[in-house]
Amino acid sequence: MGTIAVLGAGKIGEALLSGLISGGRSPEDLLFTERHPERAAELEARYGITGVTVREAAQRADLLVVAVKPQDIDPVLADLAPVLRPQSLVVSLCAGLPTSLFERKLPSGTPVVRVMPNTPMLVGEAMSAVSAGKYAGPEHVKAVTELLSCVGKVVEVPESQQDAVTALSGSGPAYFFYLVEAMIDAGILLGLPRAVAERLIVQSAVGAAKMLDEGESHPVLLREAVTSPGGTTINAIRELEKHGVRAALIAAIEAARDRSAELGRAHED
Ligand SMILES: NC(=O)C1=CN([C@@H]2O[C@H](COP(=O)(O)OP(=O)(O)OC[C@H]3O[C@@H](n4cnc5c(N)ncnc54)[C@H](OP(=O)(O)O)[C@@H]3O)[C@@H](O)[C@H]2O)C=CC1
Ligand SMILES: O=C(O)[C@@H]1CCC=N1
Repeated sequence: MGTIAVLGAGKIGEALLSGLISGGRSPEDLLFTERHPERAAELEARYGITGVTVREAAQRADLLVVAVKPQDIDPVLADLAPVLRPQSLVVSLCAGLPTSLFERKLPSGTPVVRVMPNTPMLVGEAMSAVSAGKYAGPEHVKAVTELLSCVGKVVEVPESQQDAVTALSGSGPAYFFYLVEAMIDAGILLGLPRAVAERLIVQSAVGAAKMLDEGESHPVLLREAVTSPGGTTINAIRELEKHGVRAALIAAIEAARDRSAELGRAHED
């Protein structure tokens, strides 16, 4: 894949640019568009990449990554449609937006791949799920998969599963950060200095994530191994069950899925 342009270099757009550079891609092969000049200058200084207009991005890039908020998509597609080259591949990171929206607004036959990544892209540990649009072939999915493999793991899913993926892994890091935040608060309640509580919890999260990633044991068995008979952990688990934490997580993820579907419906014709 030659030149890549990120349209909308906010949090996830910057995570992708930064991850690609850390993964060895030359800043000269990366372009971005941003609507605030001061934000563009900041990114140029930080990464040595070039801020351009949508027209220039369309002329120079082989792959265009759309990373604006779903609510901001209409003007971006209106700017892109008249200048997009036929051979360009469009990749959408936008939650909820179906590939059919891009196919309807961009020149007929434009290959579109929908991707749901997540912010651990910044540290090369993204989880991305890709789905091909109507005009995207296996070669397009392969190109996007190769690109995203530089910044983490990639799976291909049917597009009908993308709202669920968005709720699970797209938003997923936020749930873990929220849990860590709450556990640090508990440490403070128990009288630990904040720095100590942070260190204890972050390292516990890193260790638990590594054990899960090794994949040799199911999460239930890993949790049971911590839960000694008549010990401390079971008292905590009883409180989690009493407060409905499992049901709350399931309901939270279902609500995120519903919001993703709603964002898509807002762009139906
Ligand atoms: N954050 C995340 O963890 C994830 C986000 N996503 C998806 O990525 C997309 C971006 O999300 P996120 O990065 O969080 O949002 P941000 O608001 O941080 O980033 C969007 C960026 O696009 C800019 N922008 C808006 N319109 C234009 C335009 N016409 N031309 C150029 N730039 C423009 C915004 O500028 P301004 O500041 O002026 O609004 C902003 O910098 C969303 O669709 C989201 O669903 C997907 C997976 C994970
Ligand atoms: O909150 C959001 O809408 C985006 C999509 C997934 C993660 N962040």
